[in-house]
Amino acid sequence: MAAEVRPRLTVLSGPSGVGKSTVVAHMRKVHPEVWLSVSATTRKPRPGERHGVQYFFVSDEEFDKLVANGELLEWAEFAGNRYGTPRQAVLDRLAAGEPVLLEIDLQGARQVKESMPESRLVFLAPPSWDELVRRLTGRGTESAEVIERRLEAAKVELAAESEFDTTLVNTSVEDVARELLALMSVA
Ligand SMILES: Nc1nc2c(ncn2[C@@H]2O[C@H](COP(=O)(O)OP(=O)(O)O)[C@@H](O)[C@H]2O)c(=O)[nH]1
Ligand SMILES: Nc1ncnc2c1ncn2[C@@H]1O[C@H](COP(=O)(O)OP(=O)(O)O)[C@@H](O)[C@H]1O
Repeated sequence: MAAEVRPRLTVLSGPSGVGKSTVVAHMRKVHPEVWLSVSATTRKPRPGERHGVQYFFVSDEEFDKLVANGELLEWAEFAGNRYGTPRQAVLDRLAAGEPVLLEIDLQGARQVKESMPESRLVFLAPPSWDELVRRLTGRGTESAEVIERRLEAAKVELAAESEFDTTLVNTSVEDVARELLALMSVA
């Protein structure tokens, strides 16, 4: 039997504030055909975020239903909110032979590796801890308390870097976006 050739699922993870969204946005500006899964979350939208674009913003009850109905490929609680990847859209893209990108946290990355071992896990690392703090604080979207929680989570995530297949250091958004596209065989 011929080996099955399945398109790769790429997972991008890294601490809050490292620049995941910025890198993905740049990548999609250059290659709009790259498909990024839109997650469901119980977090409240930040100014400028829109339902169905950055996230599907749902209530706790709606999230419970998604979990109960098996509609999420993976999900996790992160800094007091829940986040999950809608399963069907991902499976549809993979079945169509299109590359798929998930931007999810460490716990989600581990679940995906478990259920889809052929997926590639990419860790986005900051140039330094101080730079991570500067970026997260400088973004200005979270309260001091929320920043503190995210920095606690960041320590755990940075300690798990070796679980990933590849590490990219986010010094230059353009360079990282190019490297990520190459890993996904898009460019
Ligand atoms: N497990 C999991 N994590 C997710 C999902 N969507 C987003 N995340 C992660 O949740 C964390 C918080 O995301 P967000 O509140 O948007 O903050 P930001 O990453 O600082 O912009 C980040 O690590 C995201 O990668 C998802 O569907 N599943
Ligand atoms: N390579 C970079 N150099 C300098 N600042 C960056 C870089 N990448 C992202 N940033 C800035 O860092 C902050 C956090 O980036 P963001 O994409 O929101 O992170 P994440 O999605 O990982 O939480 C933003 O203000 C963004 O403009």
